Amino acid sequence: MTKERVYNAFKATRALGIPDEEVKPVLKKLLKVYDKNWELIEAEDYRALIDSYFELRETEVIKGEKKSPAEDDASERASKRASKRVCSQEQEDQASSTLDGTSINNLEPAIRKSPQLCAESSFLFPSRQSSQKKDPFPNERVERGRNSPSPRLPGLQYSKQPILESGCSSLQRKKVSNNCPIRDHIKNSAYCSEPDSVIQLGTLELASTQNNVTHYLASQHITDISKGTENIKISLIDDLGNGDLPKFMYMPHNIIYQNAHMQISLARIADEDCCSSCLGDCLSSPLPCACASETGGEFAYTQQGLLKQEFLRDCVSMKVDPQKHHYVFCQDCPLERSKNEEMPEQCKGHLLKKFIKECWRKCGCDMNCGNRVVQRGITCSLQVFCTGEGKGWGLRTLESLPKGAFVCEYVGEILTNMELFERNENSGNERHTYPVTLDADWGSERILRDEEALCLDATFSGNVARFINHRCDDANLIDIPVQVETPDRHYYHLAFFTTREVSKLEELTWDYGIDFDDRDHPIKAFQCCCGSASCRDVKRKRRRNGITRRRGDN
Ligand SMILES: C[S@@+](CC[C@H](N)C(=O)[O-])C[C@H]1O[C@@H](n2cnc3c(N)ncnc32)[C@H](O)[C@@H]1O
Repeated sequence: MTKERVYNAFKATRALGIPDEEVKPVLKKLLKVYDKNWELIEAEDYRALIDSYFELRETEVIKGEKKSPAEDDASERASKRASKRVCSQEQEDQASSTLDGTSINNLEPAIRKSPQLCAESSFLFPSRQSSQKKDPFPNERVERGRNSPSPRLPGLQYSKQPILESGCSSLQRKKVSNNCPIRDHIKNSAYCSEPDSVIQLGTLELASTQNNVTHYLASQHITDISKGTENIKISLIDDLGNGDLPKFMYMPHNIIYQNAHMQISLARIADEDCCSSCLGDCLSSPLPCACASETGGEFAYTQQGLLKQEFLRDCVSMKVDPQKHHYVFCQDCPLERSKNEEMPEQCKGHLLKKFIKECWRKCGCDMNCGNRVVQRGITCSLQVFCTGEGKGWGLRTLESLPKGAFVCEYVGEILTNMELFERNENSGNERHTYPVTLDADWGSERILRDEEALCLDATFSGNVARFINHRCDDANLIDIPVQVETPDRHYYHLAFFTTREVSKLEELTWDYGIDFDDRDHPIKAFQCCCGSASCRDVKRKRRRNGITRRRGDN
């Protein structure tokens, strides 16, 4: 099978006049980068492979690595043929960009950072989606297209900029990065932080001199955004070439930002909250231990490490079709109080959730115990990708997943509600991620002080879950609270499990629980592009369309 795939890849590149021996090392590298995922290599007629080949050739030319005249000939022939492919691809991109209202011309210069910031952070993340931005330097781009190095393809100019040698500091570099946002952005992030973790593939910039418009076709790839902190590498890929690189600090575990106070101590774990006399795997024991009491005396997990069907079904129905008794109401709601301390409104209610309790340090079982799923971390192969559907980056699975499988937890900074609202006030509308309120047990707790109510914010620091997009009602993931270190439900982990079988390469989505009609919510809801038949933003869309039509009528 692999032989046949290699043969087909050679066949595709041979058609462009590229000799097999030149493709071979590129293919090998790609296979490594894509974790042997042939589908990504074969996509769009081997686009990644062909782009990578030409990128390599260009780098060789820039470095001055000589080729024999025969090789140059072959390469030129191949370039000419490739230009035809790129032209037609360019047309396709133009067509699709009109369709979804997104233009690849609208990529904003990515570098807006001070040198100090650059040295500190691992990735450069914008807080808005590039698709909504205007090109601030439209004329400059055209100019640069004209001034770029001598054309190698008829009708097209390659605007190849010098490769940056070091971190982003000088004004000149900023200007260079304006020329090629994605490419220079990724290079800057690479040099600023983790040179080894960033691999750039197949970036190709084309300046069309005919219509005075520059188009960028780029693909970029980071082999592991977690920088080795997770069990498994988490790659990032931008096939579409229309995403600014996200900027945030990858963190595999929640961490206190500043004022949050969590009661985590061994002394708080009472005998009935652990299973100190267990050995090995609690799930193999004929009688469920004390740690199963939270879930009604039965463990939530199967021997295969999946959620039990009944448990999952109950969680989904409580989320999708909540009844009145599924809500808890605080006497003095921390959320309302943080919105208006003087005159807080009445609690609007918090959805009750079923908790899972995992075994932990005071338990006698071992780390492979079947009741330790979330704490063992991510085990499935995930990838951050550019959705191209008006949602920015998203998360997908690179393997098919069964129903009830643990995917990842939502990791972020642990903030008090007050800290979160202060953050929001200071950042205006520039927010990108959705903070998660740890309110699953608020109503049944004593009245929480402002400094006690907690939430997780993954805007600046977080894990891969910060890329999970929202889908109304029929999302393929559900968030379930999980107690690990403390029986105190004031702080818990929020873990994502699949609600159904999920196919390989399918986007992973989660229902954020947004009320799109709530105009008072401190975080303005986005315009939902989830595509679900039961999208809750429909009313708003209708209202918008109605208003537009009425305005048009006047
Ligand atoms: C937790 S982040 C998800 C990752 C994000 N797409 C990114 O590019 O970093 C949440 C943000 O993604 C965008 N988003 C998520 N789901 C969306 C949807 N269904 N429609 C439109 N935008 C969405 C919104 O901008 C939202 O504030």
